[in-house]
Amino acid sequence: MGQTIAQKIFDDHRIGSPDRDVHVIRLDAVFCHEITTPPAIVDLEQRGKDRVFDPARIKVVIDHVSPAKDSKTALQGKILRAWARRQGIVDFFDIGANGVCHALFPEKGFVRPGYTVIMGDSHTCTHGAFGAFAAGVGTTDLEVGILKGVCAFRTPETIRINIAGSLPDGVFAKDVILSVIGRIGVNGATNKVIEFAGPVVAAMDMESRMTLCNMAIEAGGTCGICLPDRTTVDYLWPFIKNDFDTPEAALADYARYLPDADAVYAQTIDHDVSALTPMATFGYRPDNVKPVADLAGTPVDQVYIGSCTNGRISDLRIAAQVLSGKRVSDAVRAIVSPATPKVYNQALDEGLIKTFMDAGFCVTNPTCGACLGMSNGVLAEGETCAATTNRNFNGRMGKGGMVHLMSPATAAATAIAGSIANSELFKG
Ligand SMILES: CC(C)[C@H](C(=O)O)[C@@H](O)C(=O)O
Ligand code: SF4
Repeated sequence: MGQTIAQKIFDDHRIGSPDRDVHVIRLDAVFCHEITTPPAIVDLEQRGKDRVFDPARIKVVIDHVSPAKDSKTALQGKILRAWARRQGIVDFFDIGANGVCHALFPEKGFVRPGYTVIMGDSHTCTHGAFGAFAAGVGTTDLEVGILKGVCAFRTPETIRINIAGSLPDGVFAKDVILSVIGRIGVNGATNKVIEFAGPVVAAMDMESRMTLCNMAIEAGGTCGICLPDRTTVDYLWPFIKNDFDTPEAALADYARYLPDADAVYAQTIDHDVSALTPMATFGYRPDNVKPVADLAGTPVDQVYIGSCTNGRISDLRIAAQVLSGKRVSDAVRAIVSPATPKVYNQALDEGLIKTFMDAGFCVTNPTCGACLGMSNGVLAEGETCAATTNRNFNGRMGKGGMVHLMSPATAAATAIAGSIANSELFKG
């Protein structure tokens, strides 16, 4: 029987199956940040198990609230920092070198096709863009992962979503994933892997694929996975060039993870995007999605561009293109957080930061901060934010606040208009 990509990765990593439906797999990497890892560290310490399975396979960042905003977040950083030093973890990213985990780790080449990765973070699914199985886990699984380098998962039933047609001008990966979630719902992929395939995904760059996979969890998915191809290999080449003679050789090797033509899927969905227009959410669920045109004129108090969904260089480029020579409306305040130091530097070099500042944006250091309503842009009760993030739950960016999710182009256009707006740049 043919296999999906997730089944092939599981076969490659399985070290045991306590029952037919549970698979214990070997982990290629365990990622850690300062919100969810400290409780695991403290618990392991208390149980006399202050060890790690392999310091080279553990990657650590302080990103959620950085620099620390109060004593509690400072303590979280302190525990993580001390642990990374004590365990000899070399890939530890602190102030000055830190960025949003799901943007920083791919940049460092930490994820490869066929890898298995866990992290105590729901958007770990982002890394599936590289043809990896990457899943968010709770504290207990994280502890086992840190200690033994293994994790147990149920059989990865897979939904195949073929993104068909071609993307119209001014419509981006964010609009695609919002339209998918709007179609299948917040439980549409619960406990399943989503395989994103089809010509539109094949034509996407890695950053767009990360945006796509990032929001798999908002449809309940364990992981989103794109098929490794030449685009994947080219992105990773600086990191894998010692492992392969040529990019073609890497491609041939990674091809062993490609799904079989007769792979068995729980569901197959053909999602044609040829007529798609920019999308945004309303209300408090990521599947409350409408065309931006239908929400046009909805007032917002704040615009936020950043996060693991859309804080990468391509996102900043498109937002700056929309903002070029324009000013943010007096009705809103606007904030941009480049997702990593590399993105920040590139944005500086390319003059994007100047464009943002000339338009009236506040530019913050790389951090999650505003995205989860912890720092650098928390909403007041009753306020709304147009954001390029991935979650619009009630109070997500601040108690009593509301979030409209959208692409960077739409967020920039909204900043200029002071209310939800489509970008003029792509009209006609
Ligand atoms: C802090 C962390 C546990 C959380 C997550 O798992 O997603 C955060 O990253 C978020 O986006 O809300
Ligand atoms: S940017 Fe937002 S969604 Fe992404 S990891 Fe940080 S808090 Fe979570």
